Amino acid sequence: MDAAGGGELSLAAVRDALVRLEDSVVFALIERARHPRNAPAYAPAGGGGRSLVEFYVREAEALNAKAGHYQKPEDVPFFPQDLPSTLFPTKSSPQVLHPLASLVTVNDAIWKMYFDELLPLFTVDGDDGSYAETVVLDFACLQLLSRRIHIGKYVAEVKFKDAPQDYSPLIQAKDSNSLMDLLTFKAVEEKVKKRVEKKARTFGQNVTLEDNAGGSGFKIDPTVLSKLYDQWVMPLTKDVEVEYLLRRLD
Ligand SMILES: C=C(O[C@@H]1C=C(C(=O)O)C=C[C@H]1O)C(=O)O
Repeated sequence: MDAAGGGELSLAAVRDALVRLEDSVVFALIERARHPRNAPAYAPAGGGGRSLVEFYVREAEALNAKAGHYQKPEDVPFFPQDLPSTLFPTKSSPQVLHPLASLVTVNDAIWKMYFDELLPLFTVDGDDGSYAETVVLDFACLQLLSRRIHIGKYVAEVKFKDAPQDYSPLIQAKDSNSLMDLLTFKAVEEKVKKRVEKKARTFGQNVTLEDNAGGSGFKIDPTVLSKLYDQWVMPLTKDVEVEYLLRRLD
Protein backbone atom coordinates (compact mmCIF):
# COMPACT_ATOMS: atom_id res chain seq x y z
CA MET A 1 0.00 0.00 0.00
CA ASP A 2 1.19 3.54 -0.72
CA ALA A 3 0.82 4.56 2.89
CA ALA A 4 3.00 1.65 3.96
CA GLY A 5 5.47 1.73 1.08
CA GLY A 6 7.97 4.28 2.25
CA GLY A 7 7.70 6.17 5.44
CA GLU A 8 6.10 5.58 8.75
CA LEU A 9 2.74 3.79 8.87
CA SER A 10 0.29 6.16 10.54
CA LEU A 11 -3.46 6.34 10.88
CA ALA A 12 -3.47 9.65 8.99
CA ALA A 13 -1.52 8.14 6.08
CA VAL A 14 -3.73 5.05 5.87
CA ARG A 15 -6.88 7.15 6.05
CA ASP A 16 -5.46 9.33 3.30
CA ALA A 17 -5.04 6.24 1.10
CA LEU A 18 -8.69 5.31 1.79
CA VAL A 19 -9.87 8.82 0.85
CA ARG A 20 -8.00 8.69 -2.47
CA LEU A 21 -9.43 5.26 -3.26
CA GLU A 22 -12.94 6.70 -2.90
CA ASP A 23 -12.38 8.63 -6.14
CA SER A 24 -11.54 5.43 -8.00
CA VAL A 25 -14.54 3.60 -6.53
CA VAL A 26 -16.93 6.39 -7.56
CA PHE A 27 -15.53 6.55 -11.10
CA ALA A 28 -15.61 2.75 -11.49
CA LEU A 29 -19.26 2.61 -10.45
CA ILE A 30 -20.10 5.50 -12.80
CA GLU A 31 -18.54 3.53 -15.66
CA ARG A 32 -20.45 0.35 -14.83
CA ALA A 33 -23.68 2.37 -14.52
CA ARG A 34 -23.45 3.25 -18.23
CA HIS A 35 -24.65 -0.25 -18.99
CA PRO A 36 -27.89 -1.83 -17.82
CA ARG A 37 -27.87 -4.88 -15.56
CA ASN A 38 -27.08 -7.34 -18.40
CA ALA A 39 -28.23 -10.41 -16.48
CA PRO A 40 -26.92 -12.97 -19.04
CA ALA A 41 -23.36 -12.06 -17.98
CA TYR A 42 -24.13 -13.55 -14.56
CA ALA A 43 -26.04 -16.67 -15.53
CA PRO A 44 -24.27 -20.06 -15.65
CA ALA A 45 -23.39 -20.60 -19.28
CA GLY A 46 -20.12 -21.60 -20.96
CA GLY A 47 -17.39 -24.04 -19.91
CA GLY A 48 -18.08 -25.81 -16.62
CA GLY A 49 -21.42 -24.06 -16.17
CA ARG A 50 -19.70 -20.89 -15.01
CA SER A 51 -21.05 -17.44 -15.66
CA LEU A 52 -19.19 -15.08 -17.96
CA VAL A 53 -18.28 -12.89 -15.01
CA GLU A 54 -16.79 -15.80 -13.06
CA PHE A 55 -14.90 -16.99 -16.13
CA TYR A 56 -13.55 -13.49 -16.73
CA VAL A 57 -12.49 -12.83 -13.13
CA ARG A 58 -10.74 -16.22 -12.85
CA GLU A 59 -8.84 -15.70 -16.11
CA ALA A 60 -7.99 -12.07 -15.30
CA GLU A 61 -6.71 -13.04 -11.87
CA ALA A 62 -4.53 -15.78 -13.37
CA LEU A 63 -3.00 -13.21 -15.72
CA ASN A 64 -2.58 -10.72 -12.88
CA ALA A 65 -0.87 -13.37 -10.76
CA LYS A 66 1.59 -14.19 -13.57
CA ALA A 67 2.40 -10.48 -13.82
CA GLY A 68 3.18 -10.36 -10.10
CA HIS A 69 -0.07 -9.31 -8.45
CA TYR A 70 -1.45 -10.66 -5.16
CA GLN A 71 1.83 -10.34 -3.26
CA LYS A 72 0.61 -7.52 -1.03
CA PRO A 73 -1.74 -8.07 1.90
CA GLU A 74 -4.36 -5.65 0.50
CA ASP A 75 -4.24 -7.23 -2.96
CA VAL A 76 -6.50 -10.26 -2.48
CA PRO A 77 -7.78 -12.50 -5.30
CA PHE A 78 -11.42 -13.65 -5.45
CA PHE A 79 -10.37 -17.10 -6.65
CA PRO A 80 -7.10 -17.88 -4.85
CA GLN A 81 -7.20 -21.61 -5.62
CA ASP A 82 -4.66 -22.72 -8.23
CA LEU A 83 -3.38 -19.25 -9.10
CA PRO A 84 -0.18 -19.44 -11.18
CA SER A 85 3.07 -18.06 -9.80
CA THR A 86 4.53 -14.82 -11.02
CA LEU A 87 6.71 -15.12 -14.13
CA PHE A 88 8.72 -12.01 -13.37
CA PRO A 89 10.91 -10.92 -10.51
CA THR A 90 9.05 -8.92 -7.87
CA LYS A 91 10.44 -6.59 -5.26
CA SER A 92 9.14 -7.48 -1.83
CA SER A 93 7.73 -4.59 0.15
CA PRO A 94 8.77 -4.09 3.76
CA GLN A 95 6.73 -6.35 6.01
CA VAL A 96 4.74 -4.01 8.24
CA LEU A 97 1.89 -6.38 9.03
CA HIS A 98 1.74 -9.59 11.03
CA PRO A 99 2.54 -12.56 8.71
CA LEU A 100 -0.94 -14.02 9.25
CA ALA A 101 -2.42 -10.92 7.53
CA SER A 102 -2.41 -12.86 4.27
CA LEU A 103 -5.05 -15.24 5.69
CA VAL A 104 -7.57 -12.45 6.21
CA THR A 105 -10.04 -12.18 3.34
CA VAL A 106 -13.66 -11.14 3.07
CA ASN A 107 -13.82 -11.45 -0.71
CA ASP A 108 -16.65 -14.00 -0.63
CA ALA A 109 -18.81 -11.46 1.21
CA ILE A 110 -17.75 -8.69 -1.21
CA TRP A 111 -18.65 -10.85 -4.22
CA LYS A 112 -22.09 -11.63 -2.81
CA MET A 113 -22.74 -8.04 -1.78
CA TYR A 114 -21.70 -6.68 -5.18
CA PHE A 115 -23.87 -8.96 -7.28
CA ASP A 116 -26.86 -9.47 -4.97
CA GLU A 117 -27.21 -6.03 -3.36
CA LEU A 118 -25.19 -3.33 -5.06
CA LEU A 119 -25.64 -3.96 -8.79
CA PRO A 120 -29.46 -3.78 -8.63
CA LEU A 121 -29.13 -0.43 -6.82
CA PHE A 122 -27.09 1.41 -9.41
CA THR A 123 -27.81 -0.26 -12.74
CA VAL A 124 -31.11 -0.11 -14.57
CA ASP A 125 -32.98 -3.23 -15.59
CA GLY A 126 -32.20 -4.19 -19.16
CA ASP A 127 -29.84 -5.83 -21.59
CA ASP A 128 -27.70 -3.94 -24.14
CA GLY A 129 -25.74 -7.05 -25.18
CA SER A 130 -22.38 -5.61 -24.09
CA TYR A 131 -21.61 -8.52 -21.79
CA ALA A 132 -17.84 -8.54 -22.26
CA GLU A 133 -17.54 -4.80 -21.54
CA THR A 134 -19.81 -5.25 -18.55
CA VAL A 135 -17.75 -7.93 -16.83
CA VAL A 136 -14.53 -5.98 -17.39
CA LEU A 137 -16.15 -3.06 -15.56
CA ASP A 138 -17.44 -5.38 -12.81
CA PHE A 139 -13.93 -6.71 -12.27
CA ALA A 140 -12.62 -3.15 -11.89
CA CYS A 141 -15.31 -2.36 -9.30
CA LEU A 142 -14.71 -5.60 -7.40
CA GLN A 143 -10.93 -5.14 -7.29
CA LEU A 144 -11.22 -1.59 -6.00
CA LEU A 145 -13.77 -2.47 -3.35
CA SER A 146 -11.66 -5.42 -2.24
CA ARG A 147 -8.52 -3.31 -2.02
CA ARG A 148 -10.30 -0.60 -0.05
CA ILE A 149 -11.76 -3.08 2.39
CA HIS A 150 -8.56 -5.10 2.90
CA ILE A 151 -6.59 -1.93 3.68
CA GLY A 152 -8.41 -2.48 6.98
CA LYS A 153 -5.42 -4.72 7.85
CA TYR A 154 -3.15 -1.65 7.95
CA VAL A 155 -5.75 0.37 9.86
CA ALA A 156 -5.86 -2.38 12.47
CA GLU A 157 -2.08 -2.61 12.73
CA VAL A 158 -1.76 1.13 13.37
CA LYS A 159 -4.55 1.12 15.93
CA PHE A 160 -2.95 -1.83 17.71
CA LYS A 161 0.50 -0.20 17.73
CA ASP A 162 -1.00 3.04 19.08
CA ALA A 163 -2.72 1.29 22.01
CA PRO A 164 -1.47 -2.27 22.59
CA GLN A 165 -2.51 -2.05 26.23
CA ASP A 166 -6.16 -1.60 25.16
CA TYR A 167 -6.22 -4.15 22.36
CA SER A 168 -4.12 -7.01 23.80
CA PRO A 169 -6.52 -8.14 26.57
CA LEU A 170 -9.44 -8.17 24.13
CA ILE A 171 -7.41 -10.14 21.60
CA GLN A 172 -6.37 -12.64 24.25
CA ALA A 173 -10.03 -13.00 25.31
CA LYS A 174 -11.04 -13.34 21.62
CA ASP A 175 -13.65 -10.66 22.36
CA SER A 176 -14.66 -9.65 18.82
CA ASN A 177 -17.52 -7.41 19.91
CA SER A 178 -15.38 -5.28 22.22
CA LEU A 179 -12.65 -5.12 19.58
CA MET A 180 -15.25 -3.87 17.12
CA ASP A 181 -16.36 -1.17 19.58
CA LEU A 182 -12.81 -0.10 20.30
CA LEU A 183 -11.78 0.31 16.66
CA THR A 184 -14.97 2.08 15.58
CA PHE A 185 -14.87 5.86 15.06
CA LYS A 186 -18.42 6.97 14.37
CA ALA A 187 -17.47 10.58 13.61
CA VAL A 188 -15.01 9.42 10.94
CA GLU A 189 -17.66 7.15 9.43
CA GLU A 190 -20.15 10.04 9.19
CA LYS A 191 -17.57 12.10 7.30
CA VAL A 192 -16.82 9.21 4.93
CA LYS A 193 -20.51 8.82 4.07
CA LYS A 194 -20.96 12.54 3.40
CA ARG A 195 -17.77 12.77 1.37
CA VAL A 196 -18.49 9.82 -0.95
CA GLU A 197 -21.97 11.17 -1.60
CA LYS A 198 -20.48 14.55 -2.46
CA LYS A 199 -17.88 12.92 -4.71
CA ALA A 200 -20.61 11.04 -6.59
CA ARG A 201 -22.51 14.31 -7.01
CA THR A 202 -19.39 16.12 -8.22
CA PHE A 203 -17.82 13.46 -10.45
CA GLY A 204 -21.19 12.30 -11.80
CA GLN A 205 -22.33 15.66 -13.15
CA ASN A 206 -22.90 16.14 -16.82
CA VAL A 207 -20.48 18.95 -17.55
CA THR A 208 -21.58 21.35 -20.28
CA LEU A 209 -20.35 24.70 -21.55
CA GLU A 210 -23.68 26.44 -21.02
CA ASP A 211 -23.83 28.45 -17.80
CA ASN A 212 -27.38 27.57 -16.90
CA ALA A 213 -27.36 23.92 -17.85
CA GLY A 214 -27.74 22.40 -14.40
CA GLY A 215 -30.20 19.80 -13.20
CA SER A 216 -29.64 17.20 -15.88
CA GLY A 217 -29.28 14.42 -13.35
CA PHE A 218 -26.28 12.44 -12.12
CA LYS A 219 -24.54 9.50 -13.72
CA ILE A 220 -25.02 7.58 -10.50
CA ASP A 221 -27.43 8.28 -7.66
CA PRO A 222 -25.18 9.89 -4.98
CA THR A 223 -27.16 8.26 -2.17
CA VAL A 224 -26.11 4.83 -3.50
CA LEU A 225 -22.53 5.73 -2.60
CA SER A 226 -23.33 6.66 1.00
CA LYS A 227 -25.43 3.52 1.33
CA LEU A 228 -22.65 1.38 -0.15
CA TYR A 229 -20.15 2.72 2.37
CA ASP A 230 -22.57 2.74 5.30
CA GLN A 231 -24.00 -0.74 4.87
CA TRP A 232 -21.18 -2.71 3.32
CA VAL A 233 -17.79 -1.08 2.75
CA MET A 234 -17.19 0.23 6.26
CA PRO A 235 -18.68 -2.80 8.07
CA LEU A 236 -16.55 -5.15 5.94
CA THR A 237 -13.46 -3.00 6.53
CA LYS A 238 -14.10 -3.33 10.24
CA ASP A 239 -14.59 -7.10 9.90
CA VAL A 240 -11.14 -7.20 8.30
CA GLU A 241 -9.75 -5.13 11.17
CA VAL A 242 -11.24 -7.51 13.76
CA GLU A 243 -10.08 -10.63 11.88
CA TYR A 244 -6.57 -9.20 11.64
CA LEU A 245 -6.46 -8.22 15.30
CA LEU A 246 -7.62 -11.66 16.44
CA ARG A 247 -4.44 -13.07 14.85
CA ARG A 248 -2.18 -10.19 15.88
CA LEU A 249 -0.68 -11.90 18.94
CA ASP A 250 -0.25 -15.38 17.41
C1 LIG B 1 -10.96 2.58 8.75
C2 LIG B 1 -11.15 2.96 10.02
O1 LIG B 1 -11.83 2.16 10.94
C3 LIG B 1 -13.26 2.21 11.00
C4 LIG B 1 -13.79 2.07 9.63
C5 LIG B 1 -13.96 3.20 8.87
C6 LIG B 1 -14.04 3.07 7.39
O2 LIG B 1 -14.15 1.93 6.90
O3 LIG B 1 -13.98 4.09 6.69
C7 LIG B 1 -13.98 4.45 9.46
C8 LIG B 1 -13.85 4.60 10.81
C9 LIG B 1 -13.72 3.46 11.72
O4 LIG B 1 -14.95 3.24 12.36
C10 LIG B 1 -10.62 4.23 10.53
O5 LIG B 1 -10.61 4.41 11.75
O6 LIG B 1 -10.18 5.05 9.71
